[in-house]
Amino acid sequence: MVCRLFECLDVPVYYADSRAKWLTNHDPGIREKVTALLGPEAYAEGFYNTKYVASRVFDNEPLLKELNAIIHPVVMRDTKSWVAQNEGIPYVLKEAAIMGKAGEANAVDYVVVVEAPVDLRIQRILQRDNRTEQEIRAIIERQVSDEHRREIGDYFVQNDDDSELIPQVLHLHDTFRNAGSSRN
Ligand SMILES: CC(C)(COP(=O)(O)OP(=O)(O)OC[C@H]1O[C@@H](n2cnc3c(N)ncnc32)[C@H](O)[C@@H]1O)[C@@H](O)C(=O)NCCC(=O)NCCS
Ligand SMILES: Nc1ncnc2c1ncn2[C@@H]1O[C@H](COP(=O)(O)OP(=O)(O)OP(=O)(O)O)[C@@H](O)[C@H]1O
Repeated sequence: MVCRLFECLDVPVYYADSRAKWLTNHDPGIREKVTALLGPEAYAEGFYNTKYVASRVFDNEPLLKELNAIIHPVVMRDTKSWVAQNEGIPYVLKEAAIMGKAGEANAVDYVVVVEAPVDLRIQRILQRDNRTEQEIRAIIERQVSDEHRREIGDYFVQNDDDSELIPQVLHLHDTFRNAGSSRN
């Protein structure tokens, strides 16, 4: 949601989740390794079978780690070439579910953490996705904690029901535009 607001300001956004899915379908190296890890059902009818893969990995930490180790290096390379394609633009954004501190193996200058209370997040996902509360909680469990996000974030956006999003986005837009021009 926050990234869509930045897009309204003409800021290019790399959506890691959806791009990772595209690469998982189209990169032959990933396809081979994911099939070896999860079996041919991972590509039922020729396409990445996210329902099946989610049912295997979201409650199995070691397996999710192995899947990440196949997909993430390719996403990192792909992000790098996308950034190069956007050269000359003051700044770009990468939207990702999993992220480390800026500069730690991720090539970002700053990390923006979007925060919302966990119960509200669950309500929103129940409305958006065809998932049970138990499945949603399993996904959250496999991600880093809110405390960890607080530690790695350079900027924070409150996306609860009380805070207005647009002013927060405009403020960050100003900050990043200025940071970009001082670097160039
Ligand atoms: C497991 C998969 C098949 C599930 O697909 P599905 O369409 O059902 O769910 P979706 O992608 O929308 O993810 C659901 C939620 O889990 C989060 N999530 C996705 N991948 C991961 C992960 N590796 N670790 C923790 N959370 C994740 C998403 O941000 C989202 O909040 C898919 O997410 C996947 O292939 N993930 C592994 C690759 C990955 O890490 N992608 C994230 C960006 S690099
Ligand atoms: N401020 C808001 N007010 C109302 N609904 C919101 C708000 N922010 C997000 N939502 C809704 O909550 C759902 C989740 O939001 P969003 O897709 O931005 O989160 P996300 O963290 O990227 O989710 P995921 O990683 O699971 O894809 C969406 O359906 C979105 O429309």
